[in-house]
Amino acid sequence: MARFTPAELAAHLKDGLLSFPVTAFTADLAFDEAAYRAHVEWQSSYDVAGLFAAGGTGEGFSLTPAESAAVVRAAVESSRPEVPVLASAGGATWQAVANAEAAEAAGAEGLLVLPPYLTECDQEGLEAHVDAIASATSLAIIVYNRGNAIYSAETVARLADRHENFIGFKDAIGDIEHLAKVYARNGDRLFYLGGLPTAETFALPLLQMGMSTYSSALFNFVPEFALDFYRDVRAQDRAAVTEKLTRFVLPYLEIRDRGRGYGVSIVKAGLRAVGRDAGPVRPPLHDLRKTEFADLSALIETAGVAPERIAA
Ligand SMILES: O=C([O-])C(=O)C[C@H](O)[C@@H](O)C(=O)[O-]
Repeated sequence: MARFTPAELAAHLKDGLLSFPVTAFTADLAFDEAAYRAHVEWQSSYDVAGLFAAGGTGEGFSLTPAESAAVVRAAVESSRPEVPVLASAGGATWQAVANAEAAEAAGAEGLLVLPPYLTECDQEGLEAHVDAIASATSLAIIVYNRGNAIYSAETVARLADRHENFIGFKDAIGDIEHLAKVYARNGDRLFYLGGLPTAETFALPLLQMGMSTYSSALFNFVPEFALDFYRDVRAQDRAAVTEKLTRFVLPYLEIRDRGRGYGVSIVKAGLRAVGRDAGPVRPPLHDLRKTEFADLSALIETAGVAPERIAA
């Protein structure tokens, strides 16, 4: 039974920083539950508003349904009670419904609806997909506008009318015209969450588009820096945001962009660099090469962003 009603969860999430914990793996790529629990415990010891288990940065796309359920349960049990855990619902509609049921049973507070795999889909199909998931759970749901799942302003409005538990719109596309339409049509009925790769890069301009928060992958390994960054964004302190972009985020992007899929690999490399190893990534991703890891470690050092405490 969720502790937050959907409206309470939206109010809680919309004004704080959000993050997606990586999923720890052993050297032979099995789920490393002990390391994952320690990571979530550490992450939730900070002032973060919510943690999304088995999401994109959590390599949800490479987990079996049983592993995804185990990851969500471990996150719920390891997170500080004040920090709600949301799960992901992905793949085929029936798979996503099964994820939703497992997440509810595991004690998650909400769900992020990931794009369906592989196929193209139009508005009618997307609407039916979200209808099925929202009707199958009492958990709050957030749709993820990304890949093949691009929700029009009208689709979002119809879903919001029908489902009280539909609370949020997360975007990883960055189409300003589209975002303007979604926000103008749906306003405060939903909250809006930035989810572009390394979301800090876009956070200040997107605040003006109604996106009061974003999911920070950086929070995984530089939590104090990520929280300071969010505070500067919300204060609309352009000079402070620019300074942090210049000192760390933009040089970090230069390393991230050396490989496809490095949005996740570089976060695990960052954890290794700060002394909190969460193991390798699973295929189809691969880990950073030695020189890339060395460059990232040097950047963390020179930018002065390593976490001050590495235990929960
Ligand atoms: O599941 C996901 O797509 C994410 O993990 C989003 C990331 O947190 C993204 O916003 C980022 O890289 O900052």
